[in-house]
Amino acid sequence: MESEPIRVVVTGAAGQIAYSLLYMIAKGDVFGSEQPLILHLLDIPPMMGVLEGVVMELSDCALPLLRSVVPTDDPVVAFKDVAAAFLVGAMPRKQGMERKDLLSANVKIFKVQGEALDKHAKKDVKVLVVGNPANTNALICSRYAPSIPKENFTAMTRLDQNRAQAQIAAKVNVPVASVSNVIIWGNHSSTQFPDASHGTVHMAGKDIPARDAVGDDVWLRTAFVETVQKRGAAVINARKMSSAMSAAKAAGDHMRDWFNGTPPGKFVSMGVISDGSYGAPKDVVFSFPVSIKNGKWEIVQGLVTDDFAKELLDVTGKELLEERAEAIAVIEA
Ligand SMILES: NC(=O)C1=CN([C@@H]2O[C@H](COP(=O)(O)OP(=O)(O)OC[C@H]3O[C@@H](n4cnc5c(N)ncnc54)[C@H](O)[C@@H]3O)[C@@H](O)[C@H]2O)C=CC1
Ligand SMILES: O=C(O)CCC(=O)C(=O)O
Repeated sequence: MESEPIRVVVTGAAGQIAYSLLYMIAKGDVFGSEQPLILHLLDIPPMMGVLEGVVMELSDCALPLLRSVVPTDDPVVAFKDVAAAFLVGAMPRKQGMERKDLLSANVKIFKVQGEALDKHAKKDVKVLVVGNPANTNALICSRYAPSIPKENFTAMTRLDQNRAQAQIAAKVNVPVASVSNVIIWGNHSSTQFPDASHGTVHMAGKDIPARDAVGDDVWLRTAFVETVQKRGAAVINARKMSSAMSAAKAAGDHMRDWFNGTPPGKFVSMGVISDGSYGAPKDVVFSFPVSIKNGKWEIVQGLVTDDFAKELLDVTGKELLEERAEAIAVIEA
């Protein structure tokens, strides 16, 4: 028997990330090849003409799983009965800006959308915030949606994880799928800590520690960390626009793993509400290694962190506390 369609919303649906993401979702890469979908597309009123073109293209893709498309500039319509929400719509940074410079412009969007999710979405909706500053936007969104569990609001650091695993694969000269369990700790910002010390590389038929495969601890603590921290800015400098194709792919990876789970012994990084694990501040959205089962994530416990890691975890945690205070001030002003 065929499954009932699920409703999935993508905000910022006329923008550049959505242009790649919508196709991936609609063809079944995220929710599976047996799951029919109704796509809700939210953007702001001036973008309705562009959105009409996106709707035409989705129709012209002739995708069997896509049952209907609901384009709108009304958050009430957009969030009605959705089971999954990709909150992409927000201003992207330009050359020379830090992501937190977007805070005052973007955080108000996430208050409004939190309120709309609270009233209109399914109570078990899974929310992925992509719009920057993603961690703090996710926190604010959750605060304004008190009837939905805090665990259902997550921020995207999967692009950083994918970037980190790609750097290691290139260094060791293996396919990227051979690299696992590289962690992104903290904020999706230049203070994030990409940590390969628990990572593995599949070589000669077995998983070996990434540190042994790389064989260069200095590189893992310097060039590797800095390249991943600054990769978003490097793409902006080259493209004059921020990452879009890779961001869409990462958003799909994040939501697919959240719905389908992670294999035994493997973990992924997600910005989730912090319970203070690993000395992170509580009640900020902090990126941790998580394992996922039956649609629920759990922070992987018991990983040993050395002094170098503790120092970097502290820096990124402090930045998240500052962002939280700034966001609350903007919203309450
Ligand atoms: N977490 C991550 O790893 C990444 C986050 N991003 C962030 O994703 C966001 C979107 O990036 P792009 O798609 O490249 O930007 P874009 O400018 O191409 O598209 C953004 C879209 O959002 C729409 N929008 C603005 N306010 C809205 C609102 N209140 N409701 C609904 N839609 C609204 C705009 O009209 C526009 O169509 C940016 O904040 C960017 O910094 C981008 C890449 C990676
Ligand atoms: O760096 C930016 O602000 C652009 C988008 C992004 O968050 C990223 O590429 O990681």
